[in-house]
Amino acid sequence: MGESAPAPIPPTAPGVEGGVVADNKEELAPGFDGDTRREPGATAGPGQVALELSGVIKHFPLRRRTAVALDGVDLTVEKGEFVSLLGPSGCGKSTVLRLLAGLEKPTAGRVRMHGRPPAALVKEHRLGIAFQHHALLPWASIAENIALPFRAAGRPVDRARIAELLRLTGLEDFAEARPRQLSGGMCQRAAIARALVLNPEVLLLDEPFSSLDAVTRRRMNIELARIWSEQRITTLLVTHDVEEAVLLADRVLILSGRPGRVRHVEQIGLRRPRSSRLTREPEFHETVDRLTALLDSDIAHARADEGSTARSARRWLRGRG
Ligand SMILES: Nc1ncnc2c1ncn2[C@@H]1O[C@H](COP(=O)(O)OP(=O)(O)OP(=O)(O)O)[C@@H](O)[C@H]1O
Repeated sequence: MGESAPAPIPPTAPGVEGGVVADNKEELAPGFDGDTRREPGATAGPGQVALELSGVIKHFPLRRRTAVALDGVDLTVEKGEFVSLLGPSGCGKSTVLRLLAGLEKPTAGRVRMHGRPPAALVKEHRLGIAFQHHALLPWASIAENIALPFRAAGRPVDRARIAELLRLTGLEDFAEARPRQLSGGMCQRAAIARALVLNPEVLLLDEPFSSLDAVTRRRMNIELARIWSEQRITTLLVTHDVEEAVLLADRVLILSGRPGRVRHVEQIGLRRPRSSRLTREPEFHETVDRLTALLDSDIAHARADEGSTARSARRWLRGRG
């Protein structure tokens, strides 16, 4: 993972504006609000830590500058915990997931899953991932799509496990259907079944329901809550939907606008099992409203920062002209 010798980049690197380190340092203002305090609740309680990001900084080199996606992120997810990650667009939510999936390496800091670099779990097929697009193979049946991880891992296909997941996701009558014969919601359920088929220890979900209509999405949320309560897999869900985040999670983390840092942590004490009835209760709405207000203020800050970045760039270009 290239984590053994992390570059010594301070969490509040000078020259950060709107998540971008520009070449012209004089023009630059500090990022978001300069608040480098770590949110204590972002780390899990006394339980066993399954996922850990510690002081994680992630830069993406662009042509003339560097995009700062994450700027000192500390978070942990306990074994068997469900954590939702919210934040303004571009704050680095998917980057957190991609780091945990071993698809990106941190510029600095530590990423660990069960105390080991993510690549180790990926190699052992102990990680289940479902993204916004289901990415089912169009020519293969639903059962064959769900069986893919067995083939990728070079293991014999466990038909009983596939049957169990088809049942769990309500797709038992569609085992032989092709993806095009299924609705968007059914395809997403198949993608989640595929992510679960090897009994992963960790499930990473990146907006898996964002393409669905509101009613289907809510139904899928309830189904995911049911599946999760049967399996209790450590889960990190990236979403833009505050209701979805609250409905599913034990804890909700809010990342600040670019560059991302953990800004707020909300312990969700709503009783389980979570059902659609819960979404009509005042406690649910109070939590959703509070988190929505926090997100709205972050989005307003992020927009103000973007405006100031554009103004700085214009001034800088005028100065050069
Ligand atoms: N491969 C890349 N190269 C350059 N910049 C990148 C790359 N991946 C992400 N970024 C930048 O890093 C920042 C965080 O991106 P990321 O996709 O993690 O945000 P996000 O919170 O998931 O966004 P959204 O909610 O819109 O999906 C953005 O500014 C993005 O442009």
